[in-house]
Amino acid sequence: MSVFASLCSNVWAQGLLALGLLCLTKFVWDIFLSPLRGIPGPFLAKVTDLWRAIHTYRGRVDLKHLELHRRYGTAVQVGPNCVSISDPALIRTIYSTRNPWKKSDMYRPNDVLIEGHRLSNLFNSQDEDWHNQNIRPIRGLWSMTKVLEYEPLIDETISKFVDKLSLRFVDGTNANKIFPADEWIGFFAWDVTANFSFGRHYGFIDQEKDVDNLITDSTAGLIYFAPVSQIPWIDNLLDKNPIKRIGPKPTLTGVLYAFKVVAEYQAQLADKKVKAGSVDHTLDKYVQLKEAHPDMVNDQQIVNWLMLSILAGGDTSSATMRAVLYYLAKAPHASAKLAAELSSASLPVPAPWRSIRELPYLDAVISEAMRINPGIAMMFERVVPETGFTLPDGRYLPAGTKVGINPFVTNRDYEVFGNDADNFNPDRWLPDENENTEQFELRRRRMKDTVDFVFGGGGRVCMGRYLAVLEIKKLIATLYSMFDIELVDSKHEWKYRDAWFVYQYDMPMVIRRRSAA
Ligand code: HEM
Repeated sequence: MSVFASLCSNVWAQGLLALGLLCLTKFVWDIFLSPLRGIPGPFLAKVTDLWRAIHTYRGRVDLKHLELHRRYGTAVQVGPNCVSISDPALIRTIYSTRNPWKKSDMYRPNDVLIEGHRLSNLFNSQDEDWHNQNIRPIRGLWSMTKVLEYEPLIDETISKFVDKLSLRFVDGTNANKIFPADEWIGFFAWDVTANFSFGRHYGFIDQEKDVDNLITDSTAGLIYFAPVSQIPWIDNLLDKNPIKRIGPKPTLTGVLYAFKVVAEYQAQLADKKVKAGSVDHTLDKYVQLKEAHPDMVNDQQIVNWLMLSILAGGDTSSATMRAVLYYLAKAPHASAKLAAELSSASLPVPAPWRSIRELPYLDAVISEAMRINPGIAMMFERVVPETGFTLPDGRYLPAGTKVGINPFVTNRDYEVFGNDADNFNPDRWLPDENENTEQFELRRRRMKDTVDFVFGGGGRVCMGRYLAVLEIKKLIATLYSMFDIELVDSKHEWKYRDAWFVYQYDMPMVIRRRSAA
């Protein structure tokens, strides 16, 4: 009997042979026949999504995307059916409000599994009708005018934070003690989120620690989500495995916490310990909605809405605030310029929105920090609709292709931001001496439109963006009007991990009360 015949008689060998043939066919298809074969990209990325999952797991997929676009141009194949786009002009097309392109299945692992049922949320739902129906009742509550109603709650947390920093790192025998800014900015961002969401702090600032491991658990969920989102079906074998769940249960902590807080608040209302409408936090606004429209709003929906603030509000804002502190410490001239602007504004503590909203250098510093270090630094994937899509240079992407833009890449576009796009330079947001007002406005508008994409775009744009800007500007204005904040060693580099949200670590700083000029 020939070797081939004996192989064929063995079931295992037949299986292996079939698998081999299948892989070979897929390989030939991916490399030579795929409609995406005209889009350049790393060889391995053309044949397997494992390539991008591994790069994501390593934590610097943002830099990888940037490097690839600088090498290959505006469209790069990053998976057998996935294309990364870097042309800022395409943001409005891919992330449009009308006829929005559907979110891809990368978002599916963000479902939470409770008693065998998958629970989607406003952020990750791929069903646009469901999304529209569920966001409609609350969209109006997140305009700038409405989020300003949270200012007293934000002030409360800022005061608590500033008092604690003064005690622990600034005054008396604790003066010049090392201020681990990465950790404390996280405490602030999570506590302020809790305060505007349900009118009380988690207790991070008071207890000076990660209470109930909320931040640690949430980070573990994201470190799972980021790579798994690149091969979403793997989630069915891990977190959504019906036999034994494997992994850190992404989003579960937030959902359970939201359930608990809603139940407690309902009990307080029932016991008449609080009265709906007497406080201005998000949960109360949602409860009032339910009272006004019991046919439209139920408790399950309130939990679903609230968990988004819990999960989306803390890490994104802390990533941005850490970037402000770090980059200002690396650019003392910018820090001094900001301090001078704030000093001329003679701000009380905490800095009121009405006094800071028009300060140009504060705005420049925060826009620049968001640009150089967006809080979410992965591709926001969408699916090319049935019509297919022709890129501006004529290349065609068929229906069903996953496409996306990573703001880390568009934010460093040389055409929009100039040759120093990789440098932190808040002055780029101010008029240049060689340009007239009209030229400046045009340049600024283009930069702003591009950087605004850190909050996503179209119908799925970030719901909390005005609130994020409010809390970030208020904290930074307050801190830099009171203190000088520096790295212990100005040459020290932070550690950085991009896991959908960006996490920065190892930021030892000193914080000193600024003496009156
Ligand atoms: C600097 C801070 C923030 C950044 C950079 C940010 C960024 C984003 C981005 C990029 C998206 C869209 C993602 C996608 O298309 O896949 C998004 C969605 C969302 N964000 Fe934020 N976010 C921030 C703060 C917040 C805060 C403070 C809240 C709530 C209090 C929030 C709530 C949400 C919600 C609910 C969505 C889903 C919106 C929808 O699909 O309708 N975000 N955010």
